[in-house]
Amino acid sequence: MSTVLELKNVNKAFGGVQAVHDMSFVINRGELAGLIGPNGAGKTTIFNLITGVYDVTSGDIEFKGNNINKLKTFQVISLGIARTFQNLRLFAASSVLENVMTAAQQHYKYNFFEAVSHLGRWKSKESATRKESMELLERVGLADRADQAAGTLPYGLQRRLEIARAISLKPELLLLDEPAAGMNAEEVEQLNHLITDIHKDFNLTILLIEHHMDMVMEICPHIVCMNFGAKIAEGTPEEIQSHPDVLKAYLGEEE
Ligand SMILES: Nc1ncnc2c1ncn2[C@@H]1O[C@H](COP(=O)(O)OP(=O)(O)OP(=O)(O)O)[C@@H](O)[C@H]1O
Repeated sequence: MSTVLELKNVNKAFGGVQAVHDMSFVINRGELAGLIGPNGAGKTTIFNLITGVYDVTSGDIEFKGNNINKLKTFQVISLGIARTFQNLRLFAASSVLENVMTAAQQHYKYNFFEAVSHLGRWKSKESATRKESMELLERVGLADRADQAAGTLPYGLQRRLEIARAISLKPELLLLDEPAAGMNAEEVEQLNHLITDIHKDFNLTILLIEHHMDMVMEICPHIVCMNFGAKIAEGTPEEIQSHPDVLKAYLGEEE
């Protein structure tokens, strides 16, 4: 089993707030792993550190054995890491298809003249991207909405589109930040199927942040639980569910 992502004693402080404290974990190739913890535990900060939005205060983040501490977001993406966001970041006025194509096109190289004239490589790449993007929309069940403005999709489908956009970047590692946020039980169930399907079909390694505990327990065989920036437990759903520190952390949240 080869390591895709490794955090080694990672710390991140925002002024006096220690958002991430001495965090270490390993995600192996092909895993579908969960990152859980109460509100403010530091989960999204971990994603922001991995994707170069923030620099670590100390510690190391490695992707396939290479240190990515100092990389900018676009460099992290080009290495094969894509993410979705807690707050949707779609182009609301653009069509569903255009949203996916815009992301997919980041892969392609053409010169200024070709881009302006829409000739040469631009033209052939554009039609290839359109075809690939439509296939992807079919895969995630959005093909019949291809021409609709993204902002007019029901919320659950907008989240689906965000996942399609991330996959269009052809990542090896996909980071999903609360993909089920705001969904009803039926939508969560459908999302469960989508995530397990794309995990398999696109040979992805996935790290998933989610507050829907039943979802994480059902689809993630490996779970890291954090609280106040630090890892408090790691293991299988059974181990996590019965871990005293996890129970205490979530009980505290309900008080
Ligand atoms: N840019 C920032 N500047 C200052 N503090 C920040 C910043 N980003 C996050 N924090 C703080 O770091 C801590 C961890 O926040 P983070 O958003 O990572 O938690 P989370 O586990 O993702 O929470 P939630 O589940 O509510 O989304 C919080 O105390 C938060 O206020």
